[in-house]
Amino acid sequence: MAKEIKGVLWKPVEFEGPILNKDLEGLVGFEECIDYNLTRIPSKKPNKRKLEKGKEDSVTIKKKKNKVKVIKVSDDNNFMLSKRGSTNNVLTSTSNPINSNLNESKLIEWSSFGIPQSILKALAEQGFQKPTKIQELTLPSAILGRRDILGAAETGSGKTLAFGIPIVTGIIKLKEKLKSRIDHRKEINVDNKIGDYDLQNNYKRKKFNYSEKPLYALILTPTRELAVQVKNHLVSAAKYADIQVAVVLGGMAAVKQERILSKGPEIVVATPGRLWELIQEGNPHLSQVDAIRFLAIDETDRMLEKGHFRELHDLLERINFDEDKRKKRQNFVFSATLTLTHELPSYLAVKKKMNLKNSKKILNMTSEQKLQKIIEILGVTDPKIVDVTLTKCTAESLSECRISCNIDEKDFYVYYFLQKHPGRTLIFCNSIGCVKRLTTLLGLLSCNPLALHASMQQRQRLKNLERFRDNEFAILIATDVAARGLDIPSVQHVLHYQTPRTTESYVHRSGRTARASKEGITILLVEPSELQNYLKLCRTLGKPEDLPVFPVQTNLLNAVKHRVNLARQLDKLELVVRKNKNQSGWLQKAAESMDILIEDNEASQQERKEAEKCKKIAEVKRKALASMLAKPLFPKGFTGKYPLSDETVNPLLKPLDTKAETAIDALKKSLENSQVLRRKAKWLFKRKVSNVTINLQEKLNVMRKKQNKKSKNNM
Ligand SMILES: Nc1ncnc2c1ncn2[C@@H]1O[C@H](COP(=O)(O)OP(=O)(O)OP(=O)(O)O)[C@@H](O)[C@H]1O
Repeated sequence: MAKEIKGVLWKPVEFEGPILNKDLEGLVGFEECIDYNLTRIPSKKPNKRKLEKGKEDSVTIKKKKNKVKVIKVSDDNNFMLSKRGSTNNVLTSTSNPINSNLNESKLIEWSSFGIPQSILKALAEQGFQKPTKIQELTLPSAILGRRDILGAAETGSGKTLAFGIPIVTGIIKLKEKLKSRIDHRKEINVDNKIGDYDLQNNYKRKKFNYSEKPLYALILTPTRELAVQVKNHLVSAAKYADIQVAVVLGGMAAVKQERILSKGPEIVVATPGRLWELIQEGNPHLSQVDAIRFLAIDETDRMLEKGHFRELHDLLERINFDEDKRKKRQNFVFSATLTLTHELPSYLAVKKKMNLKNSKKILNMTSEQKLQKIIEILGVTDPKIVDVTLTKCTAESLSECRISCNIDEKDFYVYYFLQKHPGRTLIFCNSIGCVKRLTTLLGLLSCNPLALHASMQQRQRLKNLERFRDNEFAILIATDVAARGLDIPSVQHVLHYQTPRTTESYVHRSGRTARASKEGITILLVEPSELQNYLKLCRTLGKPEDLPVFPVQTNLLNAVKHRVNLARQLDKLELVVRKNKNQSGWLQKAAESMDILIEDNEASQQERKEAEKCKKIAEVKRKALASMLAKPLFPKGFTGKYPLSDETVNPLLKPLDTKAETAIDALKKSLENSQVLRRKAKWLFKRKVSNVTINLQEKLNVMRKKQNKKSKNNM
């Protein structure tokens, strides 16, 4: 039975789809808007230009008058959700239907989430035919139930849109509400004979006063690069929704950021430091930060780590101050390691063992306790918790392995890997110094590596990231600044030059590959002093066995060592030359500025002579390295068979190969081989055992026969 509410005709919808199985608190059912009183639409003449752009917008509907049933649930996904005992509490997405050429059957899997047509169109354009698991499990509660969400899912599983879509949807709804309120006021004012001219002028004035444009949503990320990326994802999702998204981050010119914010973007994506700075400076648009309706904190566990992002705590204090406003806000908390817990650090474990009296106080934090702590810090109310992380924590499609070597051999293995398995590769180091050293070394070896670390200029950081994205064989050497969230398509390999200090770091670094169900490989380079850390990592990730060893053709390593050693020598020599040059340059400048002459003393003469000598040797070494690099490192035509380490074949005498074997294939093949070997060893062992048993049996038989004979003779 259809019923009329304020001139709109609603009919209950019989629904058998999966939506009714979802956990939607307070959901009673759906109603379809089958008709509405078109006299309520303002009698403004249709804007011709608007009509041409979107022929199915509200103005066209008005033209069609009552002939059409305006909104159909099945066609446009515009739902009305009624909550028990309340007709005011109606949440309805009445966004203007867009006449898109969507193939609806393709988007059927999104249809039960209440996503406006404008977003669906953008999703279709990006080829996102169905939601990922985390999206499927969070979107209904977030959009239809307006619940706070705490979401944990593997890296590269689409968490950004899991909070991005509900935020954009929510803003569309809020803007529509605001618009209809303004329209309503206009109507009243027309009735009260207030001139249309005055009203429009008032409205226009409001429009141009940016401080009065609402700031609806704030999204916080731990790194600048991630902020830019999240902004881009949201811009794509809101392409047809007339919603502005801006990014605020450190390293950007303050004037530029002021200009961006002066346009009154509805969504601001930011890193906490710069955002807090601008808020304190009294930026007018950001002064509304207490009243935001949506807050998303990406990589939450990192953001709330002790000693990090002090500004985030200040910000939370401010936006949680007003209880009413806090309650109106919807919160999104996401990370791949949100529920990851650790064993006690060894010093605490010892303390626990020793100090029996107070030992009860030292306890491991469970996933639930970790989440509870986050809930308390953020001021989240009644959240829906969705944890779809696997027990192994890393992505399903990720192959994990290791190379054990000495500290000074790491360079050899890295260079070997890059030459043997070319492809987009991300190398992680634990410090900026290490990134710089490795970048210089691989640069001398003509690998053209790119660097990314916190002490680089922001423009250069983004430029290097762009270059890395653009070249399928690019190599990026980075600190953990690139570990979280970065979504670079088709990163084939992740190398951990040093074992990461935390398990979270390992999970996120490795998560830069094997994204969106693609295959990828991550390789840990472990030297003896890192063994402890490595074993702890395996335990935290619940790995019962050691990681498999990545296969390396040891017979090819000699040629690699020659090159790397030469490059290392050259690097050292160049460092001496550079140092001397910088020092004398600095002295010269200082002397010139003071208008004095410097006389060379013996020590500085000695240093200069040393530097000149180094320069000459470096020249010779550079030429030697260049001629070495001009020749192929590996023999082409290599069979892919992994010779045993004692097989000493001169690699340069082997036939030439044209196709490089992928690292994943190499690992798979090596694992297969080792499985075959293990099976063979088992079989041999069994045979040996059974042979021994047969021999024993035979001996026993012979003995018995002898005994029988003896006893017969005795008789
Ligand atoms: N429904 C979908 N269908 C196909 N691809 C999708 C879908 N949703 C998101 N993606 C794509 O998947 C990739 C990974 O998404 P995203 O960066 O949001 O992952 P994430 O879970 O946040 O990863 P991380 O934990 O590393 O931050 C992106 O390229 C994104 O465009």
